[in-house]
Amino acid sequence: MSEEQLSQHRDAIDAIDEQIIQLLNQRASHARTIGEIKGSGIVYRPEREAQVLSRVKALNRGPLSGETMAKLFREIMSACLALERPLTIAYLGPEGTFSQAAAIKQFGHAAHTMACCSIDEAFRVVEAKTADYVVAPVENSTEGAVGRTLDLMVNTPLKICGEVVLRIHHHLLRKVEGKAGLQRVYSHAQSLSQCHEWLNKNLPAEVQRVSVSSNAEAARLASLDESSAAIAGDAAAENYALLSLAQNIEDEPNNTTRFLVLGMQEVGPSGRDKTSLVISAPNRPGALHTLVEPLARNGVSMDKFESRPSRAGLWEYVFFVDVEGHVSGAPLQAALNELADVAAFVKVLGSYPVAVI
Ligand SMILES: O=C(O)C(=O)C[C@]1(C(=O)O)C=C[C@@H](O)C=C1
Repeated sequence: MSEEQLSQHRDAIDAIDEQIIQLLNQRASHARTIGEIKGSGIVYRPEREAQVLSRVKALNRGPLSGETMAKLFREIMSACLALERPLTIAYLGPEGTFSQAAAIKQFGHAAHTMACCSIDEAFRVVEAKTADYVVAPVENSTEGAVGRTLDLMVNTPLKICGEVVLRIHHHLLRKVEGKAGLQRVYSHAQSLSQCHEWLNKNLPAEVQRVSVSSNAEAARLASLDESSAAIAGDAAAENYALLSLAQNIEDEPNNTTRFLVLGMQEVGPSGRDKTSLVISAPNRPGALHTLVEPLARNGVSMDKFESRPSRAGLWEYVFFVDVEGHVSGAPLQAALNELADVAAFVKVLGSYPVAVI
């Protein structure tokens, strides 16, 4: 390609960039006016955001992929929303955790993220209105449910407003090159077990595995001591300037974590929604069947069913159920009315759009 051709294309890009700037600012002005119309009400509308992102993917004809286009629009909406009112999102810190990555995936880079020292604390700051939303892990494809998040949802006044699905890549990180002199590996217990086959094959048995409160905390500890390594993701590696001795060491190649977004808000229907419920059965034979039956009879599809020991009594259980559809829809309304008669306890944790990106 000649220099002349190159500069023709660059001139074209400059002209397009001018149009993009104008169009983005037109879009932002509309968002700001929408913010004025909302007044002091809730500015974040996850159902609308899901519709915008789905539409962007459907309209896209390439060469950029639908996923890439949706990610760009996520950031555009994040910046537009910040003009209405900047949001603060609580997550299990310190900086660089997968929870923070999930918060940014859902709210974009214009939102402020607030690191909390536990999932409990992250719920508390939103309940106390010090932050607007909490993003908390709820299940991992390899390790299953995150019990603490499930337990907190039983009593919190917060509602689920959204879900974030994040591919989890773990790396072995260290301050210095090579494995010589390595005495211990820090990570969160879930990450240690997500990588345990790799660890068995690739590290001597005498290297201790130490579980700590988060992967980012593991990276912080590894950054202080050359005889330690950490298992953590890209953000933690970058934050603590660690070298990656081995990449993508998770045993399960599709290792994915699902996070929930919770806030003081009930979300309207987006057209493609999920509803999460927590139900408990009276302690007698066949009770479980009586819980599932009203859902099946009303044609409500169940995505997930997870049992957890109830805090109330020994050998009593609560069931976390995800179903398709919005709580305002007729099938779910009918099923919930029937469930109220047979269940010992039913709580709608929230209806929210199915993750688009
Ligand atoms: O439609 C709205 O309610 C807006 O505030 C605009 C907008 C957007 O940028 O498209 C921004 C934030 C909301 O969460 C949803 C959408």
